[in-house]
Amino acid sequence: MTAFVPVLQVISRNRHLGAEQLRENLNYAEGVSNRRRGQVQCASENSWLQRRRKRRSLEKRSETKVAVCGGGSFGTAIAFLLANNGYPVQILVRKTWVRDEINVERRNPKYFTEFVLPDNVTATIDAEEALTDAKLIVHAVPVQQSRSFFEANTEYFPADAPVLCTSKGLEVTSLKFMCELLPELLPRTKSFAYLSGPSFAREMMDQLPTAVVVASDDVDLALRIADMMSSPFFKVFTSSDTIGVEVAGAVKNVIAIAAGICEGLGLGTNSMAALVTRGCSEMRRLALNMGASPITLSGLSGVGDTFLTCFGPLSRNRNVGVRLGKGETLDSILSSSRQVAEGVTTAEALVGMLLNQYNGVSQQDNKEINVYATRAAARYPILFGVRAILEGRITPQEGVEALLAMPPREEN
Ligand SMILES: NC(=O)C1=CN([C@@H]2O[C@H](COP(=O)(O)OP(=O)(O)OC[C@H]3O[C@@H](n4cnc5c(N)ncnc54)[C@H](O)[C@@H]3O)[C@@H](O)[C@H]2O)C=CC1
Ligand SMILES: O=C(CO)COP(=O)(O)O
Repeated sequence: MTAFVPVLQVISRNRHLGAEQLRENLNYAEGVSNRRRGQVQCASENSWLQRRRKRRSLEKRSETKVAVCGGGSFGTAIAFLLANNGYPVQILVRKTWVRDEINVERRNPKYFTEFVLPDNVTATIDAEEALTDAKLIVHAVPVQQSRSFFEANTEYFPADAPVLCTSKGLEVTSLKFMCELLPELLPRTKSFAYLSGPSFAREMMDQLPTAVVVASDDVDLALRIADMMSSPFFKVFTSSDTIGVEVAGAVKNVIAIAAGICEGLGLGTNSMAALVTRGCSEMRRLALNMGASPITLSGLSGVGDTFLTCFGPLSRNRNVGVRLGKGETLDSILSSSRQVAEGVTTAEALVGMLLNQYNGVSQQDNKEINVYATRAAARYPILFGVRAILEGRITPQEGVEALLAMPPREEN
């Protein structure tokens, strides 16, 4: 009988059986026929195979190095997640004292200092060391700093290591999304994927249930990354709609600034709901124009992340908006904040891109530019309004008045 106990324990664990049912099963196992014994033996072998498979998979994981570029809040949270899943993770940081604290004290001294990092997280300031033998490279450097980061380190990126980008936004100088920038700046890299969705780094460190989406043209890669990142509290969906995920991730940060302004001005929940809904319309309009799928926009990277950042108190973009709404200047907000709020620069880039889209503005004369600019602003009043507030051309109050003064029109 004792030989069956481990089998039954496995069965019990898997099916959440109570003690009473376990006893019944033990009695049953004692009285089984030879044929039945054969099946129990088979179950025993299966569980042994499962254990061996699990051990092999853990061994394989422990040989699959991941490099995380950027030791900020999100880089740290991703490193923590992947290391807890059994992967050795090396974070590429910029400061030697940050590297030393991570390697010796097992803490990131700048972000989430109360968390002890697993032993399989290390840090380096040497890009060659971090990247050379990595099997997956996670990019968690803010968008506007990404170009200089890649230009400095492109030679160390192994051609066969896929790059998973987590940065959300649009580059101001080129008006390009990360999915356009990465292939251009890393010409040797064969495959890219993009992670987005409602995922505050802080809540990932706290191991609170979180769901994200990984988009890639390479479906197998998205599935492989989903498998590597999945855990009991981290759910990963996949998508092939890279542009949809990228546009949504960039636009939602600007809508979050608008939502913060609404909060800072104390305009109440009716206006907040209206603003976020209309913000989602602008996101949808822009993303569909660029070839995105409507499914993406109603998914985690679309409305999912928009809800999180518009209503979640941890959002840095929302907090920039709240402080603007309360009357602080942008300079004072940015100079007192250590962390990136991508929506600030992305608002500028999105408006630039929309003006270009509205008919090659650069080729028109000034009168036509104004016509096109007015047309674009009427289609995207929240994006243009946030940009004007950030530039200091209008006050938050004037921004709200301009939205309320828009003529009645069909909801679309
Ligand atoms: N924090 C969050 O909850 C989430 C952040 N993201 C995205 O991840 C990206 C990174 O954000 P966070 O880590 O939160 O920002 P952060 O402000 O916490 O950290 C940024 C990190 O990038 C590093 N960095 C800046 N310039 C660099 C350069 N030229 N070379 C190398 N490293 C450089 C900084 O040293 C810092 O460690 C952003 O695009 C953000 O939108 C995405 C999902 C969630
Ligand atoms: O993108 C995020 C969560 O999904 C983080 O948003 P913030 O950058 O506004 O904090």
